[in-house]
Amino acid sequence: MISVEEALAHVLALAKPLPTEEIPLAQAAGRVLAAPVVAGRDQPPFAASAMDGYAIADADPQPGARYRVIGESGAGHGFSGTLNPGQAVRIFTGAPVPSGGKRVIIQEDVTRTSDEIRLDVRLDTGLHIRPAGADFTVGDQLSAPRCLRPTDLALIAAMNSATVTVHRRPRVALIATGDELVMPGETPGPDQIIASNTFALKAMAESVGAEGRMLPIAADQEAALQEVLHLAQDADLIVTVGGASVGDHDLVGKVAENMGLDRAFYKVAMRPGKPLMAGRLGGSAMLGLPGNPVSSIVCGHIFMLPMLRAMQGLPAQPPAHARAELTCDLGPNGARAHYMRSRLSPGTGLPRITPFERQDSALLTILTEADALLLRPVGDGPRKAGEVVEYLPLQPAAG
Ligand SMILES: Nc1nc2c(c(=O)[nH]1)N[C@H]1C(S)=C(S)[C@@H](COP(=O)(O)OP(=O)(O)OC[C@H]3O[C@@H](n4cnc5c(N)ncnc54)[C@H](O)[C@@H]3O)O[C@H]1N2
Ligand code: MOO
Repeated sequence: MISVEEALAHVLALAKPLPTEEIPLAQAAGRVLAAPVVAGRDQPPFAASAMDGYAIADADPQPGARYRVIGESGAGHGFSGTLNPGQAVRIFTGAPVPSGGKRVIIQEDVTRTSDEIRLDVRLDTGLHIRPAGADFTVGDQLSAPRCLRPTDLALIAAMNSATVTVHRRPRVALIATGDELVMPGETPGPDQIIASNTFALKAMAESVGAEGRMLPIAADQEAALQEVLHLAQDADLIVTVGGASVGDHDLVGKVAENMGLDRAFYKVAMRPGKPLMAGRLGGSAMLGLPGNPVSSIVCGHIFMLPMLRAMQGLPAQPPAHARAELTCDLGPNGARAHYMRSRLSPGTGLPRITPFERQDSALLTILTEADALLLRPVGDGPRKAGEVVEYLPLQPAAG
């Protein structure tokens, strides 16, 4: 058995960044930028009014002063002349400030009569002019790698890029194995259950930008498993679920090895998830997850998601841990790192964390209630309520 850290180093070594492609900006949310975006213009490209009002050539006008209105500057069509002392230009938000303009007086502070304005006695203090390039200037960059958020897309659009260069989405093939499994909606036989794990794993993969494809369930026969693994040949990552342990029907390692699997490791000192394997099968990375629902999903968080991020060019790094205050005493931990399904609650400084009583790796109901995995390192001693511990955040629990 190897440690979680060693296993992570192996799986991340299997996850090389995928080739890049150029895609339309409107389809780029959640994709990982592979090349920096460079601003081709200044924003704003001219000094622009921040308010509706009147531009004047005076930065510090006398309260009550009068000006003659000589023209208008609107967004998209500015005023081409020059402002001189004693003159004003009617101006609107986003419009270019005319040459000579020093300040915009908001229209609420002005009384207009025909083509003359009179300033109020009390004026607000702002100049209300956004200098050219206040947001960004030619050559400014949005650097890569970066997972593109909605706001990033607006910035890239403002920089005048219609496309972006991103890493290709990883193709993930998900294979459930076991004679006992049928798909949801089918009628299970008396000894059968419903395949569930791959639904979570597909959604998790897609949540970090991958394309998930669920392959047919593979029965516990070498030929059946081999056939389904063949269907996965074009995947960047093959994720099998089940058949990873030592039972007579646990065939995944054997069949994959017969097909040429270059196995990086088998068995990790962790709970849940001990019978985990990984390696390279043809052009694909392969992750063989244990079948117990919680084991496979926990391993998905710890190993699959970092692999998929690294394949998209993000830094190859383990999932980030956070810290919380324990609400109860815990006994000593054993020889495997324990990822305890837990619930977070607000604390005064750090959040508080409470592990569930029942930690069986078959209990999906508990995992759906959990929003954190409390991390008990190998050989960790007993812990007292109030101590600070590390955890891995999961998605917020429902409700
Ligand atoms: N003698 C030993 N037995 C077991 C060991 C061991 O070290 N020695 N390890 C145990 C641990 S820990 C785990 S985890 C499981 C993992 O075994 P497998 O990966 O071979 O998984 P299966 O036996 O195929 O299935 C285990 C369990 O999960 C259910 N399952 C499988 N796939 C799915 C799916 N897609 N959706 C829902 N449920 C699934 C399956 O029916 C079994 O109940 O081995 C222990 N045994
Ligand atoms: O490792 Mo198993 O995943 O403990 O149930």
